[in-house]
Amino acid sequence: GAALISRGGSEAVTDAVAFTGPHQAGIVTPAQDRLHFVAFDVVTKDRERLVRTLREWTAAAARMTAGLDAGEIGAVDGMPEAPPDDTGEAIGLPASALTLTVGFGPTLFRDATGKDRFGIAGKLPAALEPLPRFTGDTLDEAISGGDIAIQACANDPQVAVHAIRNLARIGMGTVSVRWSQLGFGRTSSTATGQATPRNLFGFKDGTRNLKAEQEDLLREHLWVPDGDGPDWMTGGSYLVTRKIRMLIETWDRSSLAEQEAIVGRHKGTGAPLGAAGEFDEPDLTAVGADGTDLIPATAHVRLAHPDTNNGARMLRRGYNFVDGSDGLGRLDAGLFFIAFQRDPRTGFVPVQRSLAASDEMNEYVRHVSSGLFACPPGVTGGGWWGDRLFA
Ligand SMILES: C=CC1=C(C)c2cc3[nH]c(cc4nc(cc5[nH]c(cc1n2)c(C)c5CCC(=O)O)C(CCC(=O)O)=C4C)c(C)c3C=C
Ligand SMILES: [Fe+2]
Repeated sequence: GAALISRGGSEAVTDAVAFTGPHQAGIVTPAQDRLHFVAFDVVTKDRERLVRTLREWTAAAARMTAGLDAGEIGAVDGMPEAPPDDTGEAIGLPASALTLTVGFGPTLFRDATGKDRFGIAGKLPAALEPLPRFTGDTLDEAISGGDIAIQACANDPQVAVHAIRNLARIGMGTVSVRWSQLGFGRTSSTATGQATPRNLFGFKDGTRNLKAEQEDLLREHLWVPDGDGPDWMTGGSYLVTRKIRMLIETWDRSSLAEQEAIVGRHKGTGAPLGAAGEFDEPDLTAVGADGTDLIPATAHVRLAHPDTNNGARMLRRGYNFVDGSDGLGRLDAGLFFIAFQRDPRTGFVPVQRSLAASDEMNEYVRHVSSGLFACPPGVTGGGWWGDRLFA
């Protein structure tokens, strides 16, 4: 094909993540520093129009992840009378490891009355069954759910925002933005080469995450295998989002020992209580001199541990957020939790049930939004987002 000149003006795009492949980028891709996550409602009833938008999105996503303008003409080279096919704020910026990951929500398949919206209800995966209500949930419906989600991750916030903005622009009339969330400071490492980052409680987060290099575990817990539901999801993964407000000021008044008992790990090193190294295995059976569990029964890492949850594992890929302050003198801050898994019914759900029931951390967090999306496999050879779903 023709040589493509990147927005940075050079042909050598060194920090681009491949858009095509057997799996979507943005899942095991080493977690970038910034997030812009958007959930859309589909506002058209016209299947062909939706398909057209998905095709246009795919073309724009392939271009933007390569460090190019969203459209072929670009931000400033079109007719003066027409709106440009790129919005321009990423001119001069490199690809910045941008990944765009698409997922389809249960409401895309059937509306609230059960009606098949686009002739795809027969392809609804059983694993996309709506999440149950969990004890303590304080969800806001206006910032939950959605028919289609797109996760934009990049090492430059402007690049992530540019991508979502252009996709929303292209989708006008087909979709409308239901909610979106900005995030910073990835709270999980997803590759063994990445240092473990910290969440806003000040603890290392992602130590025992699934990692890109653990191929056997990824096959078992992350990717949908052949025969595990409708064909169109083979090689895909299910995405759960939870916006979790953290009561930062309350947390900051609790003692270091209390914080460590709540998490079940040391704050400095990240080592499990009773161990010395960050990557030492947590010993759930260890007892102290006084006969009590070193890792308390209510500790987060005990309740989230696979041994407590029938082997449940997931790939966490969340981001911190601060949405300013709440008007009551508190930071409106927390964790935008993101997890990918083969099946939420054996991944997120049992773990969240354990946490909701007994996690001491619940005193310091509130779940305010929830999302569930089926992320198809990667685009290959001239394909487009949803091609197998709408085939
Ligand atoms: C239902 C899934 C989970 C939610 C929701 C969740 C919220 C949440 N977690 C932290 C901080 C930490 N979590 C850690 C480990 C951990 N958390 C989950 C799941 C959920 N967390 C899992 C599966 C694990 C790994 C368990 C294991 O296999 O040992 C840790 C320890 C470091 C690590 O291993 O990543 C921290 C710290 C917060 C602050 C939070 C909500 C705001
Ligand atoms: Fe956690």
